[in-house]
Amino acid sequence: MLLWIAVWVLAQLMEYTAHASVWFPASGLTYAALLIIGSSAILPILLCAVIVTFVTCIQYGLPLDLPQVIQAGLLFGAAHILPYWLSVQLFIWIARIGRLSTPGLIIVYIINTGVASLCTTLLVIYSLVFSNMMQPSEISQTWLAFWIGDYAGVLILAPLFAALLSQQINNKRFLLKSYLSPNQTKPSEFYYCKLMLVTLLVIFTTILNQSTQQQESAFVIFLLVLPHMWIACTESALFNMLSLTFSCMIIALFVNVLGLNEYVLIYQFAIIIVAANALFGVAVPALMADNEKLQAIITTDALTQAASRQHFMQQAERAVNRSLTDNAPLSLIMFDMDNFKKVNDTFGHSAGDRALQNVCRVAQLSLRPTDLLGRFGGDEFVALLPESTIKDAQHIAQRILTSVNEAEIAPGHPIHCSFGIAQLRSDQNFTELFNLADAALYKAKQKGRNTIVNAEHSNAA
Ligand SMILES: Nc1nc2c(ncn2[C@@H]2O[C@H](COP(=O)(O)OP(=O)(O)OP(=O)(O)O)[C@@H](O)[C@H]2O)c(=O)[nH]1
Repeated sequence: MLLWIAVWVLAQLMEYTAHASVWFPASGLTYAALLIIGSSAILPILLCAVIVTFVTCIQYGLPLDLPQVIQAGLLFGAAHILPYWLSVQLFIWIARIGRLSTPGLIIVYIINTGVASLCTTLLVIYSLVFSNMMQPSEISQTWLAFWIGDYAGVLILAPLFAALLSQQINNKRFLLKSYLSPNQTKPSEFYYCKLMLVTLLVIFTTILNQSTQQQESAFVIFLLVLPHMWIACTESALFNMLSLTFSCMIIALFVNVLGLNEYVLIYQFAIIIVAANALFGVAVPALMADNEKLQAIITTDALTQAASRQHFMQQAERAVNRSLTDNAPLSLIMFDMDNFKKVNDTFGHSAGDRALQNVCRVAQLSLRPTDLLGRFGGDEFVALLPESTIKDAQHIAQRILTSVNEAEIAPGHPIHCSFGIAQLRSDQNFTELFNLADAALYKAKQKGRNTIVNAEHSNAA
C-alpha cells in the first residue's frame, strides 16, 4: 500500500494537466501485484484508491462530503483494478496453455496491457465524471493522454515490480524467471555510459523543443530507441527495465520543468514505442541462452559428452578439406569396446554407462585440444586427429588403450577396446578414410580384440 501511494504521488508530481501525467506508475504496480500476489492484492489497492481520492479532492478543492469521497474512491478503485485483473487472468491463462516462448509472451503482454490500460482509462474517466470529480467536457482532451500515461506505467514498470515482488513472494501463479535469462545482478561496465547517452538525448531534445517551440524537434526523442536497444541487447532484463524507468522519469521531469505540455503526447508515444522495442530486447539474452543449450544438445552426446555423430561428421568434413588444401597430414582412430554386450549383461546397464563415460574421459585425456572425439554408436568412438601422421595416431591409440585397460568396470575387470587407425591420402575423402579405419577396426576384432590395427599395413601395431 505504501509503495502504491508512493508511486501515485510520483505520478502527481509529474502531472502536466489535471488528471493526466506523462506516465502513471501506479498502474504498473497494480498489474504486477495482481500478477504475482493475485486477488489478495485487490483489497489493499482498493483502499489506496480511496485514500488517493481523498487527497485528490483536497488537492482540487472538490466539494464532496466523506461518504461521497469513499464512494468515488471505491468506484475509481474498481474501475482501475477490474480491467487489469481480467488482463492478468488472461495473460496467465495464455502463458500456461500456450507454452509461449519469451518473444511470444512479450507480444501477448504488449497487446494485453494496451487493451487493459485503455479499458481502465475509459472506466476511470467515467467513474470520475460520475463522482463529479471531472467534467464531461474534459473527456475528449484527457482520455488519450490518460491512456498512454497508464499504458507506459504498466508496460515499463509492471515487469520491474513483478521481478521485485517475485523476490519477496513465493508464487506459483506465474514464474517470471522462467521467461528471463539467468539473473545478472550487476550491470556491464558501460551501463552508466549508456544511461548518460539517454540523459544527454533527453536533455538535448527537450531543450531543442523548448527553444524552437516546434513539434518536429520533439520527434528527436524517438532516437532514444537506439541507446535503449543497445541496453536491451547487452544488459540483463533487470537493468533493461531500470533504464526504461530512468528514461521515463527524466522525460517526465524535463517535460514538466521546461513546460512542454503542448508536446507531451509525442513524448508519451516515444516512451511506449521505445519500451515495446526494448521489451523484445529482454528476450535476446534468453533466446541466446536457449540457442546455446540447443547447440549443446545437437553437438554433444548426452551420456559421454563426446561430439555427436552429426557434429563429428560436419567437423570432420571441414578438417579433411583443410588438410587436403594445406597438404597437411590427418589421421582417424576408430575404437570400440570389446564384448560390451557382456559387460551390460554381467554388471548391468548403469555399469555399462559408467564404462562408456570412463572410456570417453580417458580418451579425452590422451587427445590434444585440436583433436575431436565423437561417439558414433553404442560403444563405438572415433577420434579425428588433424596435423597427425599414422605414427602419431598409433602413439595416441596406444596411450588410450593403456589407460582404458587401467580403468575397471568392476574390481578385476578391466575395460578392453579394439582400435582401427588410418591416415588420409591426398586422393581420398572423409568417407573413404572412415571406411579404411572401420575395416582396420574389424581386423583388430578378428585378431582377438584389445589391440590396434593400422589400416595402411593392416598389421597389428
Ligand atoms: N550401457 C549401455 N549400453 C549400450 C548403449 N548403447 C548401446 N549399448 C549396448 O552396447 C552393446 C554393443 O554390443 P555389440 O555392438 O554387439 O558389440 P560387443 O558386445 O561390444 O562386441 P564386439 O564389439 O564384437 O566386441 C549392445 O548390447 C547395446 O545394447 C548405452 O548407451 N549404454
